[in-house]
Amino acid sequence: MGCNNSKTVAKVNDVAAAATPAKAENEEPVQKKADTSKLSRTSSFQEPANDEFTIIRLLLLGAAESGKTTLLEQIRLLYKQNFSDAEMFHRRAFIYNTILQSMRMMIKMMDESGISYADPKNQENAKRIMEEGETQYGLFPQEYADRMVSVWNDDAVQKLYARRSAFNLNDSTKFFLDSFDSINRPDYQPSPKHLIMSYVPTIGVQNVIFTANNRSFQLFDIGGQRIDRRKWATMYDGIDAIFFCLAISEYDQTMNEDLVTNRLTDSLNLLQKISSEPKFLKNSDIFIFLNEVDVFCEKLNEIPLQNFQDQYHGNSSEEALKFIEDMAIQAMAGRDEYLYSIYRTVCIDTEMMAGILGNVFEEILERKL
Ligand SMILES: Nc1nc2c(ncn2[C@@H]2O[C@H](COP(=O)(O)OP(=O)(O)OP(=O)(O)O)[C@@H](O)[C@H]2O)c(=O)[nH]1
Ligand SMILES: [Mg+2]
Repeated sequence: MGCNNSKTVAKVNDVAAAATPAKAENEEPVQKKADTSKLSRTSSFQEPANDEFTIIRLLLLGAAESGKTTLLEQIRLLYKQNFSDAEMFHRRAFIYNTILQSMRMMIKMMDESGISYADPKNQENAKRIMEEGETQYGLFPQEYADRMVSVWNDDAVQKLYARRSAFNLNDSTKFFLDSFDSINRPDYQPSPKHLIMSYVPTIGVQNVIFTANNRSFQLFDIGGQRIDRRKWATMYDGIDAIFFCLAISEYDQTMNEDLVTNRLTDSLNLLQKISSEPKFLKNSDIFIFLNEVDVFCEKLNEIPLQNFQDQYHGNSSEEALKFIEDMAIQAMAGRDEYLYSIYRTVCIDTEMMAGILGNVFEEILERKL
């Protein structure tokens, strides 16, 4: 998948083809197809081929906001692990807060850019919004809501939003603000798409059990913020495969934790650490999801990759994607090439993920045979 079709809502079969990872024309796919007959494995992968009662345990790793929980939620949707009413209720509160955070960020961007609002009364509206408080976990009072809608619809704000990749504004901003009126209602029920679009940092561990290709899987999702990474090692035993998410669009961003470390560098260091972890080095497959390809491709036009990676001299988004892929491959130096696969993903795209996940689960099961 390149940039051009990353936003295309393709049919699942087409997507499965697009999902064949990292394949530029006339090039070998990055994904290394395992000739499993030659492999000698000592992990649970060696269990009898037809052991339908064994649960295949997968661990989701990656930095904060890399798309881990989004991937887990796609699996829940696609493999029919329904969300409970209680989960929906809690997520609703986070959605209100996400909307406020996006709004506040837009107002700050307007202030920092020194751009005037198209409608001067929105200057006052913006000021009032900033004074109202930093969080909002419930319905917005009507007057407050009207101010938000007025600022969002201001022509100058919309123009600035079109250049959002230069400001690292969350992609869900437009998604939620465009439907703000239907969200800011007592009877609002988030839809599956709303769950996928919202970000709720994971604290601790959550897991989902599901069936794919007639086999049971259990997927563990852990928080990726630095403070949570200390707990990762407690989850390493009995894991059959790692799903590693890496938000490639973050090449220009620094970590919230220290505001210094480049996020791409941090993610690649993490990948290197996981790849060389003794418990995973010899037998565990790592499926790497180079995620947020949509944001990455959009951002390249605003913020050149070479500003942050001086080794990069390419001119196209395909070259940029290939460059990042090579960095991921380098991070796995020393690992058997049959023990990892790289996919380019847009985790918020359910149809695309249906194709990719179908391939991944098939690959896992093939290797078990
Ligand atoms: N545009 C775009 N947004 C994405 C993509 N993948 C995830 N997101 C959004 O990015 C945010 C990532 O959130 P999560 O999946 O919860 O991140 P996480 O890795 O679980 O983060 P922690 O729990 O803090 O470790 C959410 O708002 C998603 O909607 C993608 O491919 N493209
Ligand atoms: Mg999470």
